[in-house]
Amino acid sequence: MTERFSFELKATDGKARTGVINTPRGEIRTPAFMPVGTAATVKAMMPESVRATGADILLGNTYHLMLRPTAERIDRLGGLHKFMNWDRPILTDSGGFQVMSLAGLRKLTEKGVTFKSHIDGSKHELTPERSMEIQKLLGSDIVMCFDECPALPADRDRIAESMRLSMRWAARSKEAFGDRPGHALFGIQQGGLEADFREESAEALKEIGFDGYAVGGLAVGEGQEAMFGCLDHAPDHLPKDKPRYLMGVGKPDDIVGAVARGIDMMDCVLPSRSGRTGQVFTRRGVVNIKNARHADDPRPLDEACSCPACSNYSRAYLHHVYRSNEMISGMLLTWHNLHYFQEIMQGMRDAIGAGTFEDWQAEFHAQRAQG
Ligand SMILES: CNc1nc2cc3c(cc2[nH]1)N=C(N)NC3
Repeated sequence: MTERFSFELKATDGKARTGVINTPRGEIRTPAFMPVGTAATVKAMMPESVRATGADILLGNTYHLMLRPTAERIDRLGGLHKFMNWDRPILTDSGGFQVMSLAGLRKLTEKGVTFKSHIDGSKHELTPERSMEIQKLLGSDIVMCFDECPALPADRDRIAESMRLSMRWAARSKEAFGDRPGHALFGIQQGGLEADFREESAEALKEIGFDGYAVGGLAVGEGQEAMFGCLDHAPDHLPKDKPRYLMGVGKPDDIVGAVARGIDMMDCVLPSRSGRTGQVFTRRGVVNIKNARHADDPRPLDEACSCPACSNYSRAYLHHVYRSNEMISGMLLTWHNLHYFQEIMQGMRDAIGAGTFEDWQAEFHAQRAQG
């Protein structure tokens, strides 16, 4: 059991990397996909099922948990790991993005942001110091800096101003985080799609010094081409010996393209949210189970998949329980999607390790083209 947080690069293939992040609560194989457990649960999944899909780490949210049930209550009950019965690593987002995307009546100052809860309208404040305090009370293993996420579209001046505020908040986050062996603090690179601002942000974060570096401000509607264009240069300015985490990504082909550009960690609600809306990801593309053409289909979703949904149920059954709005529908489709996303990650880890990532990518895209 390691007391420290460390990142070991095992192999690279082009810009792609594979390695292991060692933490006191277990290792994280990279490239890694983190299922999202926003309100202390990966929706429709038991924690042991999340682990069975191959996940080494999951994500929690400061914003949601501070509002309900509050970080103080979770701390009194033994911390987030005990509370949600997940004893492996947890990364918590810092709240900045969720305040921008969910809260009402936001007021932004140099100090931080005040806002009204989207749940009950109560007033709250988040600052770098309060976000660090909340993430410490939760007991998360990887803490994210408190950053400002600009509403888009935004002009260059607004993007620069927001990025520079986030860099000042990153320094305050580091100061407030203190020295916590076995826990990690990740900085978040900002700068929109502007190459010069991305480089300025990376330099500022390296000056402060973090255990890992996130690429923030993407997957906010810019589209895959613009995101990849930014990823063609943004990670290059980040330290090679630290994990790089792309926040909020994404669809399977987004994930593959991000790993090919040097990203080590990602998170996205897509596989779990889609599992609840009948959207199923397979190696041949997306299947919408609600479509009537599945009503009599005895085949599994994906013949090559070993998940419980594909091993034990027909498309006809999954179509039926989805149409009947039965709980087992969300459970089985979420399990399948998370299993498939982890299968993609394992495939990439193996291919990068073997130096065959180019061929693996070609096969990945060819299978989807067949449909
Ligand atoms: C779904 N897209 C997405 N882009 C993000 C970008 C950020 C984030 C979360 C995101 N999710 N959290 C932050 N603290 N900062 C940047």
